[in-house]
Amino acid sequence: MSALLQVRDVGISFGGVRALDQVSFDVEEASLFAVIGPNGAGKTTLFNCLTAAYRPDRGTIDFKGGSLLGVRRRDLAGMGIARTFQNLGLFDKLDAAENVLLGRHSAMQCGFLGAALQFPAVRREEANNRGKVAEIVDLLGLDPYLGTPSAMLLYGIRKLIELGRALAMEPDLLLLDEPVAGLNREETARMAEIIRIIRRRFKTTILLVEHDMGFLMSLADRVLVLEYGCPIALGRPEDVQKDPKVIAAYLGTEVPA
Ligand SMILES: Nc1ncnc2c1ncn2[C@@H]1O[C@H](COP(=O)(O)OP(=O)(O)OP(=O)(O)O)[C@@H](O)[C@H]1O
Repeated sequence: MSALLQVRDVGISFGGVRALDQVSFDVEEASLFAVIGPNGAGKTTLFNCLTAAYRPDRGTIDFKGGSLLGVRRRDLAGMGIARTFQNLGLFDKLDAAENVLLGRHSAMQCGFLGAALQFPAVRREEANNRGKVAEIVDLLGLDPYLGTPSAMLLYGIRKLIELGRALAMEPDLLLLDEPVAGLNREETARMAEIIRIIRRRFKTTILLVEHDMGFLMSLADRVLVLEYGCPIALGRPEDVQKDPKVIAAYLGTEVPA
């Protein structure tokens, strides 16, 4: 059986800078795949290629057997791909549940007219949406913050709401852009636990891009390490962590266990 996501020989340059070069990997269904690397390694560029923000100069990206190249960003959710943003994209005046509900829109079957006319199918869909939002709010521990505009919440809580909004789309592939950037130790541990719960409950395939190697050691099934846009290691976290090239890429800084 072919992988859910297949990336082959992807390359992209900006002026003279080769941001990605011959990047290839597979993401198997229900697995967690992590892409890591030091600053400037090309992680964000790869994320942008996967989310139709950039079009690679070379190579192919296939999802569920079809090409992702040329797909419009707004069509990704409908195809089963949801993402989070490094700079949070929440609606500040809305609370946690309202922001999560926005993620349901791409999953809704009934159109605007149906909603206006209150067809029974629409009422059923609304009830279904409310149930799904409640489940996600509960799973992420967001109940205490209901009713508070998200702008007034701590950064760590806002990151959880953003994760909730992506989850509400019930994606086949969840793309997480540096999920623990800016979080303290306690919040990072909580995020790791929540990602474990999401995998157990929804069997979601996850690809995450992350700078913090320690965070993903116990989470990822496979890890790709980039340096200056090139893959330097690909494999199980415990093997990749010991790879001399990877240790050198992190500039002699100790690779956290
Ligand atoms: N739009 C762009 N225009 C010009 N150069 C770019 C652009 N996007 C990325 N680059 C260059 O591509 C290289 C890879 O950058 P990228 O942001 O993907 O790295 P990164 O691994 O995400 O780094 P960080 O951990 O600092 O976020 C860098 O040299 C960067 O300057």
